[in-house]
Amino acid sequence: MSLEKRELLKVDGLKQHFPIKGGFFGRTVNHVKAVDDISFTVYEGETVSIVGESGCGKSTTGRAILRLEEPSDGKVYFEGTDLASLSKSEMRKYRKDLQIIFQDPYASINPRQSISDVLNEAMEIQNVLPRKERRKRIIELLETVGLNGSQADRYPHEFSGGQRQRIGIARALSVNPKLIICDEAVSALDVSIQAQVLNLLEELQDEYGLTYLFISHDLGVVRHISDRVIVMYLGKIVEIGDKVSIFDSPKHPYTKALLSAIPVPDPDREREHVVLRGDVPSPIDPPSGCRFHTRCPFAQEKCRVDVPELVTHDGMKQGHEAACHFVEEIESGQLKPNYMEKAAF
Ligand SMILES: Nc1ncnc2c1ncn2[C@@H]1O[C@H](COP(=O)(O)OP(=O)(O)OP(=O)(O)O)[C@@H](O)[C@H]1O
Repeated sequence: MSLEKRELLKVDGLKQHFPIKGGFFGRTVNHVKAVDDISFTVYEGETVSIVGESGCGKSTTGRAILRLEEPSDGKVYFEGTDLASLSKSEMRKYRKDLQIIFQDPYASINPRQSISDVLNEAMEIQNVLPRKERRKRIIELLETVGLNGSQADRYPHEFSGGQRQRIGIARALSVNPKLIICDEAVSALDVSIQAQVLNLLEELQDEYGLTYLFISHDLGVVRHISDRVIVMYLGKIVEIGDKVSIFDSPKHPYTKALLSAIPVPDPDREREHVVLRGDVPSPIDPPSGCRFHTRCPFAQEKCRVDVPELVTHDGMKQGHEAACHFVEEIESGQLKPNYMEKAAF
């Protein structure tokens, strides 16, 4: 990454509340607060990952950024332009810059189209290259993602899972995007294939200056690919920072708990072990104050009442922020985890 960081994507106060209909008249009786007022910036050329347990709002964030679902509130700026203010036709221009790769590329590829048709269609929709030049580009793209150009006329079912993910990547690349949202893009693949696809994504990033927003529940994958990491819990960001800060000195008890579940790469280093207990509460009626307080072994009365802000506490590096009232007290050992009391919550 260059020293001069350029903001590519800026998410400001994003909310996605899904209405729940009920009763005889099908009125809105409540909302699923899937994403609840989150803000972050992604700089050009970097990989920012969003991690958190299932249901914390990772995919909804990705979809809201792309306006695959209209956000309930907040702004999404891409290169300074508020995407929500664009008309459908203006937004089409930006669709080219913002691409998404899904977990299951098979589900997003028409099984009756050859790979060549899939890539041609993507380019045609975005007006990329005159028709007669596209075939050559398709062959090039397949070679770029490590497939054989001679396979262009084959159908999706003729490829393995890893190869299909490469086709998904080729399709995203075919329109020359600036930002690719990778939504659990390697989660369905075997570990060795995962590594190959991650390496490919890194090579492509270097070659084309791509920026990735990488959505994953897999901390091993996130440690491999990220420059910076966003940790989400129940629709909120609880911690954000560069990869080293998040993995080597996590500050939020939730991040510590998530990391406790994965092995420490260096056995000489100790990491505080925070046990994650109980189930994630419902995003329909999330806990008051700090949303994590019902599962947090450090929770105090203040945590049940006051919503903590995402801030850089004493001793944290610039750009590393945690939304916890008691970072200093936990770090100094003044506040001990109380698993016994936790059980009585
Ligand atoms: N269209 C929808 N209507 C109602 N609720 C939704 C909708 N889409 C998502 N949700 C809910 O919003 C919450 C966040 O879902 P989301 O898929 O963003 O989570 P996630 O962190 O990506 O988890 P996963 O990895 O399991 O997909 C969940 O409680 C989910 O059930």
